[in-house]
Amino acid sequence: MDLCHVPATREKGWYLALMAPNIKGPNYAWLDPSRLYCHPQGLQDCVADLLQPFQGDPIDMVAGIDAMGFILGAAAAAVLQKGFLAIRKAGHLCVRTVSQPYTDYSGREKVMEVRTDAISPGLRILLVDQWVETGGTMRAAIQLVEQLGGVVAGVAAICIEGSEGGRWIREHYKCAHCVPPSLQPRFDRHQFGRE
Ligand SMILES: O=P(O)(O)OC[C@H]1O[C@H](OP(=O)(O)OP(=O)(O)O)[C@H](O)[C@@H]1O
Ligand SMILES: Nc1ncnc2[nH]cnc12
Repeated sequence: MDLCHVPATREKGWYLALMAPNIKGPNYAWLDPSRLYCHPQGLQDCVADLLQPFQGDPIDMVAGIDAMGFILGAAAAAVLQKGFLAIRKAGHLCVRTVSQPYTDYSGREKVMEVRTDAISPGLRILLVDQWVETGGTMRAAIQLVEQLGGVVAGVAAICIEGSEGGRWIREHYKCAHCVPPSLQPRFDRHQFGRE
């Protein structure tokens, strides 16, 4: 889809067609949604869809997950007029941190960390990432927030796959995503394309 094209009717998830499949092999995610960030209306509608279920909910802060979750998370924070907390892959934060090991879709062991001085007990946090595949990354972020006494007010990602980890997150937290129900099975099978 052209980056200037805006469909006449903008149904939930119309902008998913802006994503591009992986051409670089198994060390990469199977789909790259970053192109939809380049589309002004696509980005705006995506963020609106991610925030829609949380309208009226008490949210004190938005936290985004390194790296592509920073973009959606910061955009959501700006809409909500809240602050934004970066949850980072280990090795970047030069301040006191707590860390959490995890394994993601690649099967590689990684470590996530967050500064210790931003989350006060009871602070209600909306966690935002680009994608939930195995759920390993999002679960690590949830553990970090809860370890610091924060409350996960919700989890938002373009797609929350129907993996065991994705289902666990949906069962335990209020969630938002951008995939219409009719397309979810295809995303769960990693079949790209709207037809
Ligand atoms: O549910 P999981 O299996 O844990 O996978 C989800 C994570 O993988 C992707 O990030 P990735 O580390 O590929 O990198 P990026 O955000 O830096 O592009 C995605 O943005 C999530 O953070
Ligand atoms: N951005 C992404 N797209 C598709 N699958 C993913 N798995 C993890 N990140 C992903």
